[in-house]
Amino acid sequence: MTFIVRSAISKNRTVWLPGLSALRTMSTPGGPTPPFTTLSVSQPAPSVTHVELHRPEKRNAMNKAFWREMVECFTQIAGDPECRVVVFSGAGKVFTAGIDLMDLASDILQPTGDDMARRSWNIRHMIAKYQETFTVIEKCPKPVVVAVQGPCIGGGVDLITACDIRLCTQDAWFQVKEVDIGLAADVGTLQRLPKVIGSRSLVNELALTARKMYADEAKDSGLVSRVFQDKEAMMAGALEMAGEIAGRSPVAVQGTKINLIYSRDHSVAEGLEYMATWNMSMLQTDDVMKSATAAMEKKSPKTVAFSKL
Ligand SMILES: CC/C=C\C=C\CC(=O)SCCNC(=O)CCNC(=O)[C@H](O)C(C)(C)COP(=O)(O)OP(=O)(O)OC[C@H]1O[C@@H](n2cnc3c(N)ncnc32)[C@H](O)[C@@H]1OP(=O)(O)O
Repeated sequence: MTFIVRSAISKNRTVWLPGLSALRTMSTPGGPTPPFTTLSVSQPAPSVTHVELHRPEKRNAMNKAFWREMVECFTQIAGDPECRVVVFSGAGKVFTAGIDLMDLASDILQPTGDDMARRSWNIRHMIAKYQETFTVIEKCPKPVVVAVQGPCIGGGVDLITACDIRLCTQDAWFQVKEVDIGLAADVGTLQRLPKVIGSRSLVNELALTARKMYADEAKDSGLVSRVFQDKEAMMAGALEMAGEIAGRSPVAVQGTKINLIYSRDHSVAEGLEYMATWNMSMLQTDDVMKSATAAMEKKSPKTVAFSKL
């Protein structure tokens, strides 16, 4: 990860500068960051990693390379002590057009195998690999703030529901498009969206009719927590939020993400037991005393120097 961010820094000169200069780095004009061909990775602020889906000419459609590169990128971020929080966004005016329909036709719908059992076996394996592309976001202990502008279609909804905080612009819309192309969504939306949105009826309606949901309804339903006037304001807001997270104890922040996800998928009793076991070691961190001392001195936790994690 360090290698990737450094190459982004040398390529786009994205060193930390306060104010407007920092925000400019959020648009990564240089295109994808090698070795990636669909992702641009940079460090717009200390401990903040920006991952941008970068195929604007194809409306950020998710091609074969994207599905693979996401796993590589987020596996590296998970183990990168320089990163405490991730901002994920899409280049251009469309967050994502979902799966690359050319790949769907030429690859996914042409399974290999000598008979039905073997073809089915291979399809199952392929779907599991596609699912991993978004599950890595959830497995990554660093919180992921996703910023959505314009259309967020199909696989885009799978992606954002695996993120921790969702922001969007006033012109954003969301579409669980899969039934329109003849398939049941299979890489996360049907599993995660009901846990994000309170209304089961609304989830069912969106998934069964493929109707578009616009920003205001997304906010009212709880899919996003904030709506911004335009992309520039949203990216500034995302960076500010990321700075708030990055300024706090990484032991506390990452423990919070892991326990929130665990508790989402378990009973309250199981979640409490997991939490007690988690904190029996994590409470022994120096970060508690450092943070408590700052609080007593009426200082922000952002003034504390926490060790890397
Ligand atoms: C195992 C299965 C795993 C996952 C399954 C996921 C399912 C899905 O994701 S379903 C969703 C599929 N997506 C769509 O149906 C969206 C199709 N695209 C559009 O509706 C529009 O492009 C748009 C996103 C609304 C944007 O419109 P506009 O700004 O007018 O751009 P266009 O002129 O339409 O497109 C520009 C350029 O991009 C190419 N493109 C757009 N979407 C896709 C796509 N999904 N796949 C491949 N390519 C796409 C389009 O062909 C144009 O390319 P040119 O080369 O310039 O012609």
